[in-house]
Amino acid sequence: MEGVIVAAFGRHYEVATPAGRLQCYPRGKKSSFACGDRVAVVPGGDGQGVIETLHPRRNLLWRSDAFREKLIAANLSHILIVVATEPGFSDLLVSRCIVAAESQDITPLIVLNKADLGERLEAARAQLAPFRALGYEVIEVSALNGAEGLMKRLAGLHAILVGQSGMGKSTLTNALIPEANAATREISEALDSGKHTTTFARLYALDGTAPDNAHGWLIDSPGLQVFGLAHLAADDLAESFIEFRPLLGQCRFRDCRHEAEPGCALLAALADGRIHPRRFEHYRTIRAEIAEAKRLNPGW
Ligand SMILES: Nc1nc2c(ncn2[C@@H]2O[C@H](COP(=O)(O)OP(=O)(O)OP(=O)(O)O)[C@@H](O)[C@H]2O)c(=O)[nH]1
Ligand SMILES: [Zn+2]
Repeated sequence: MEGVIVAAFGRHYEVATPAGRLQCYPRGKKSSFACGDRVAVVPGGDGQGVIETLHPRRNLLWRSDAFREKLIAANLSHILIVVATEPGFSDLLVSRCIVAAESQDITPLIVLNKADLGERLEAARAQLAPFRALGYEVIEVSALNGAEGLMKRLAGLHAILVGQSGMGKSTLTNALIPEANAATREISEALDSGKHTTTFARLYALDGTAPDNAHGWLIDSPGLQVFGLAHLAADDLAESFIEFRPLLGQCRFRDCRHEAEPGCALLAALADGRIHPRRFEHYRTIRAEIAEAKRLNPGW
């Protein structure tokens, strides 16, 4: 029976199938799946099942530091990067999410929430201007007033919501998916936390049908304060900055590190404004982190 993984709980998985939801275990010992994975399962009665086959993935979003890696979601078309007019957001985290997306052929969409807070709107727009200039779509919403415009934009997409804590990701999820509201409330009540917190990723069908690949779906993920990219190779990192792409291979030295080398095409582009200084800073920061992770764990 074919299905889609809608939640991953470490050892077991919830799979949406034409026959309903099944709690499934992998056949082998060491296998890991992610929300959005398409699988073949064998139902075993009692609402349980065994995952027999993982169908080929279109892509896989994951994060890593020097010692751990974590699968986040598979088979995505878009990543919705949620930022807000307030509190302040990290544009470095936006670049990180874009790198993760570009390196896996996933389209980033930046969602600027709390657009109703008018006095902060211009500053947030200015902070996003370098991304907009690169052609990344920025959608302004107010989750408090519903999110109809965004809902229309999401039709048919296979997307994941990511963002820092406080950006209004939960409010946005609840506006987009009423079903998610109930789910977070149940969890909050069970944990007696009294707070809506997303603790694991969950996939929701966007049109109220069962999740499958023919229709749109949205994955709500826990806040990503850190989005480690230790698994990326240095070349993949540079390729994931789309404004660098036409320049790569144009430096005088083939092994140019784009630090201070003469004839560096990236530094020339930085000097004459074709590369935004913030973006180059983000590139340097992420590259240093990757180098540090590889130093701590040469196995990477
Ligand atoms: N003015 C305004 N406030 C909003 C909007 N969306 C969310 N908020 C408020 O922002 C605060 C944070 O919202 P949450 O949805 O809890 O934020 P979150 O990003 O899910 O944060 P975590 O649960 O910590 O991950 C809450 O007080 C919301 O009421 C909006 O569109 N406009
Ligand atoms: Zn160079």
